[in-house]
Amino acid sequence: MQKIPATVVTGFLGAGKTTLIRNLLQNAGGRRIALIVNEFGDLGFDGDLLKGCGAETCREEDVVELTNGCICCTVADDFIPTMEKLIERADQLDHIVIETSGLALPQPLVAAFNWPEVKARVTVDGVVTVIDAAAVAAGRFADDEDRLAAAREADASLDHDNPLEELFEDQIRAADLVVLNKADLVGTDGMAAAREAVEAAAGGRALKVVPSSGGRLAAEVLLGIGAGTEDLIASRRSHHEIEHEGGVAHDHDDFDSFIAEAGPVADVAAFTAGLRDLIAREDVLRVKGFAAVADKPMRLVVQAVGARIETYFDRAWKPGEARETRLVVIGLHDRLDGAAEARIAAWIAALAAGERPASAAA
Ligand SMILES: Nc1nc2c(ncn2[C@@H]2O[C@H](COP(=O)(O)OP(=O)(O)OP(=O)(O)O)[C@@H](O)[C@H]2O)c(=O)[nH]1
Repeated sequence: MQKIPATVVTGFLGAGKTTLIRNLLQNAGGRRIALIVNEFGDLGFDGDLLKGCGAETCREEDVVELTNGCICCTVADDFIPTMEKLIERADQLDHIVIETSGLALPQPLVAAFNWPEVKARVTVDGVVTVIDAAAVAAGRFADDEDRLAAAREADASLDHDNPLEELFEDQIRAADLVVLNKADLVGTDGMAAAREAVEAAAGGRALKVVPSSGGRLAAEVLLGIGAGTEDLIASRRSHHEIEHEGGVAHDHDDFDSFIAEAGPVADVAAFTAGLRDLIAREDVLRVKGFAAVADKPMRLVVQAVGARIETYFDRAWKPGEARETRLVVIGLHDRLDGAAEARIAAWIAALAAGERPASAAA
């Protein structure tokens, strides 16, 4: 019996996974695609954006959202049962696409395709890792070696455990195809630097690397790789698997998230400028969500990847829909403690109201 091909789309926070999948769904070439969306920070934001993509392949029933944690940790509870339901619809499907959260380790997820109830009916056509070429070219994922050496001088016990760098490497190690996205934001040198960083992270394994802007790649590039990655993933181990030969379950204690709520945004430009300052000052990794704007009937999408912010109106608020501002804030655990969360939440609420909070961050 023909197995259903499944493509795992992974990549760090804000690299452009949802954008790439949205583009794929809108140019699916008649393929019947079922989508599983998992995100960190359970706002259901990505799924909402994809359901609204307008193409007939973005029907509500074709999008399954897993929002009770990272898919690589909730494999048994969430992922396997979801796959079993999709397998029941095998005759109505040509492809399954899985968008992992930006903090997911692809290895455990791909290994789950070896579960008997899945392996018999589904194969991993390919793992596509989306990279923010601008962030990589700017050195966002690599420690500044000099700074690190100096820090080590000062504190020999420094545990060089850079979660961003490890996750970046793990997501590349799992890849069959790497998409160097946001090519529009980097020049030739930046793209060369990003490609070099990807090749270094790949640890010598030859990788197919393609550039893109806005995730605009033909479906034929992303689908039909035919890798059978579930049979290869054991040789693409993550840092965690190597460090914990005993198979200690990994967790995401390096990152945290919370949802900031606010009233209607009084002035979008001022709100965006204040949010940019806040993100830089508090070293927030990602902010995304929807906002209400005073006296506007449309919903405002707020997308921040580091301090790069984009806002746009995507659709009218539905009758009876609560017009609220809810943004998921994601950062490193040691930066996003309780006091920081309270500070950031207060700032976002004040910025929405058009005020500048009295107390600056500590
Ligand atoms: N300039 C530029 N912006 C992009 C590109 N691709 C995505 N973006 C923007 O980057 C932001 C994040 O894009 P998403 O597609 O939501 O990224 P994601 O990887 O799904 O994010 P998470 O699910 O939070 O990990 C959005 O503001 C996008 O519009 C690109 O190629 N160029």
